Amino acid sequence: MTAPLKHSADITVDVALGDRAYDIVIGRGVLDTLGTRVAALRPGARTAIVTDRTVAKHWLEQTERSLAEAGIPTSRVIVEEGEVSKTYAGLEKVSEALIAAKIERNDLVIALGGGVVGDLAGFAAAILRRGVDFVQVPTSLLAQVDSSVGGKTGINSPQGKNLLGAFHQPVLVIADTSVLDTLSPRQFRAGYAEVAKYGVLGDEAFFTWLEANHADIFSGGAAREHAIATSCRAKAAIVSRDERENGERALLNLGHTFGHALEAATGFSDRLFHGEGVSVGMVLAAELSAKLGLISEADATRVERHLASVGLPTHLQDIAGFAQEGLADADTLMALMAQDKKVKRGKLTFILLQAIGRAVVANDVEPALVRDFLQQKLSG
Ligand SMILES: NC(=O)c1ccc[n+]([C@@H]2O[C@H](COP(=O)([O-])OP(=O)(O)OC[C@H]3O[C@@H](n4cnc5c(N)ncnc54)[C@H](O)[C@@H]3O)[C@@H](O)[C@H]2O)c1
Ligand SMILES: O=C(O)C(=O)C[C@@H](O)[C@H](O)[C@H](O)COP(=O)(O)O
Ligand SMILES: [Zn+2]
Repeated sequence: MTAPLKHSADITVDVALGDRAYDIVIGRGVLDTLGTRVAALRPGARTAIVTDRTVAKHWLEQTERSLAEAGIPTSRVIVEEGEVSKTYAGLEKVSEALIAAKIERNDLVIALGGGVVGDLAGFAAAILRRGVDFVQVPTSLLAQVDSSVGGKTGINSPQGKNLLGAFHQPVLVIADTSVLDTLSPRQFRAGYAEVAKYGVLGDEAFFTWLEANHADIFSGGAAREHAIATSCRAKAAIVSRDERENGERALLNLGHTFGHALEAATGFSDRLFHGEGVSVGMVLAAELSAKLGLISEADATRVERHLASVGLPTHLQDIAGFAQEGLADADTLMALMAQDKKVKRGKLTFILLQAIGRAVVANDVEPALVRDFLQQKLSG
């Protein structure tokens, strides 16, 4: 796999889900086609754009213009940025605003933003009048490669990540790669963890390509669109085979059993963004795999090195405030992991590695071993 030299023309990835299939349209400038695409998809529909304050500042006007030029009426709901909005309060605010805007069953909700807005607006759409369709317009790298695809929507509980939600597929995804130009470097890096995840879980060649081409992805070269399209194709393929996570979709959760517990332990705060938790969690999953003799220490180190080389946190000690505030003890982390949605009959499920590019679902890992492993990692 070599790095493309030129920005590609727009790429369309099909999410093959029968009568709920939809397109992911990827490319620089595709936001301007939103209006015509929505008009063609749902003639006569009204729309409500849900976004956050930061994204609104940069991209709301252009989004509204595209819809207005296609003759589509819009209203807007603007929430606070960050996980603080993926809450009961955030859901109430968005739901009440959609009801006040008289969004009907045949209208559309448009989620303009990162994964927080996508998950929140998608969940509000899923329950509004028992289900209104929605369009994802992802504006963070993480949302373009992961959260806008596959239909997992929801909010957090203080007890854990995404504990309330619904599977609700979008009807269209518009991923304009030029909107990433306004994303902060730290948020871009956090999203990159989910890109690397696709290589680690199922595509060794892509991981090797990322090791060689990550700089071009970060600087906005043609490798960026290639990485986004490759990630979307990987996710679309898995979701189309296992929409509701009865089997292989759990592989997309690589790094998340640990990562979600770490996000909860840091209060869903700016100490640890979701992608950063996934980065630390993926390294822990690789190290646990090595401890269990599934992969070599060298492979675990290779995963850690790549994530660290782009500036992502890879150890518990890298989490902001670890030295000052600490984190949580191993028992607390085990209790938080017990709320993971992959738990079956009270038993934890881990996504482990048999090789870079070959992840497996494991539900026979001894809790005492995991606790000792975490204890050891916490003491550095
Ligand atoms: N549904 C899924 O399948 C899925 C997959 C992965 C992650 N998630 C969820 O997604 C969330 C994380 O998403 P995220 O990392 O996008 O976080 P986010 O939505 O909080 O966005 C990150 C920050 O970047 C800002 N931002 C977004 N786009 C911007 C742009 N173009 N320019 C400037 N600023 C911009 C936002 O205002 C926010 O402050 C988590 O809650 C996670 O659980 C869901
Ligand atoms: O789409 C999926 O399936 C994923 O697991 C993707 C993850 O990156 C994402 O963070 C997802 O929201 C986690 O799902 P959850 O079921 O563990 O909440
Ligand atoms: Zn994730």
